Amino acid sequence: MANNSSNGDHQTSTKQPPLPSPLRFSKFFQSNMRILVTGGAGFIGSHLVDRLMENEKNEVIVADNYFTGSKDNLKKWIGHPRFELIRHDVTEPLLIEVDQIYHLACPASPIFYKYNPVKTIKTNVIGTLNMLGLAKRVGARFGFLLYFQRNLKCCYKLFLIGSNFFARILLTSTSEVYGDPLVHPQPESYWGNVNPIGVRSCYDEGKRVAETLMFDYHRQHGLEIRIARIFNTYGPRMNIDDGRVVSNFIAQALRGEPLTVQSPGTQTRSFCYVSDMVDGLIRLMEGPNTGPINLGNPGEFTMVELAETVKELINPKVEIKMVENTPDDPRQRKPDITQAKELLGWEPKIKLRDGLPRMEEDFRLRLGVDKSN
Ligand SMILES: O=C(O)[C@H]1O[C@H](OP(=O)(O)OP(=O)(O)OC[C@H]2O[C@@H](n3ccc(=O)[nH]c3=O)[C@H](O)[C@@H]2O)[C@H](O)[C@@H](O)[C@@H]1O
Repeated sequence: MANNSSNGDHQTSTKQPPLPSPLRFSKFFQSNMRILVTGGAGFIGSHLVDRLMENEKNEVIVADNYFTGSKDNLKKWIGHPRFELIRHDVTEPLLIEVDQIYHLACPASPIFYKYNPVKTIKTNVIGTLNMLGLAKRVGARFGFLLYFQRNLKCCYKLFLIGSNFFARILLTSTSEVYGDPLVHPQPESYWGNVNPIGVRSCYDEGKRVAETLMFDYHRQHGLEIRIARIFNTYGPRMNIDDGRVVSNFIAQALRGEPLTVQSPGTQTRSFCYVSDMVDGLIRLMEGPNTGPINLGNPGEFTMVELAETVKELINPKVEIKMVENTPDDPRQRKPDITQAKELLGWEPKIKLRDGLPRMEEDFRLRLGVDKSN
């Protein structure tokens, strides 16, 4: 919990024991940070949990419905005294006490989010509303408790302090809010080119509403919000059958199957390694900026170039096969990360050619394909 120490106007009375100062409250919460990660059993979520657990002052609670996430991703933390795992679907309210919320829960692979589009949009809209409600309730409850502990005069003052103790909430939004972008690269100021009735709308329009809800709670209730717009991320622990392009190509190359480039193959994406992404998310959460801020690697590749790189690095014997594409596939995508550089001091460190072999190693282990094959 940050930025609270300057909000109080606390004074002590000689007739009663000194009240805790806002600074001490702030220190208390900083040294016992309880962090909720929704979708924490998923690909990015579980890497985020690993990083948060490295800090001994963090207690981490994961809420996940395991639709695309897996307990396997968190197995090293199960049973740890600072870690808790809850099977929970964010479309239902969650009543727990937390200081920060990283709200990641939502299937991100097109084949998974299109599988049950009504559920996807509910996850984005109702799920985000529930998490915003949770972030807001934490502050209200804190003020209420203080009311019963102190006399009226002091309570009134503390109530004002307490009401600032909302949980800070970070939404992982997406580059998909730019739709099929007509501006290239995409800065945060671009409003996008989104089909509101297409097969991808459950996800991209869902995330757009989620961003709106975040800002409405911020403006109307003063909630501390953070919004990251995540561009295509890859790395170990992606589901092997995830359906996204990097995991598909690596699994295909290891199995000796053709790499399926969806036509025309000239469409572009910019791929960010997962450790860079997690670093950006934590910097955004800990810093003073609400965002939205693009997080992604500006290195841009056509899908044919990606296939050729995977072929060269992993299995030069496989062929590259052109297959049919799906509707509304964005033709180009590349983040403008000027804001992330200036406001967060963040930029990705890992190039595609260095990240792919790390992911290959993980896929080899899980697929049982050793290096000699
Ligand atoms: O990976 C991500 O982070 C992003 O993945 C998806 O966005 P998309 O860019 O469509 O992801 P992919 O399914 O990996 O597709 C990327 C491109 O690869 C192509 N593709 C996909 C799969 C395949 O086997 N072959 C292939 O050429 C697709 O046609 C598309 O042009 C999600 O919608 C985003 O929210 C998410 O942030």
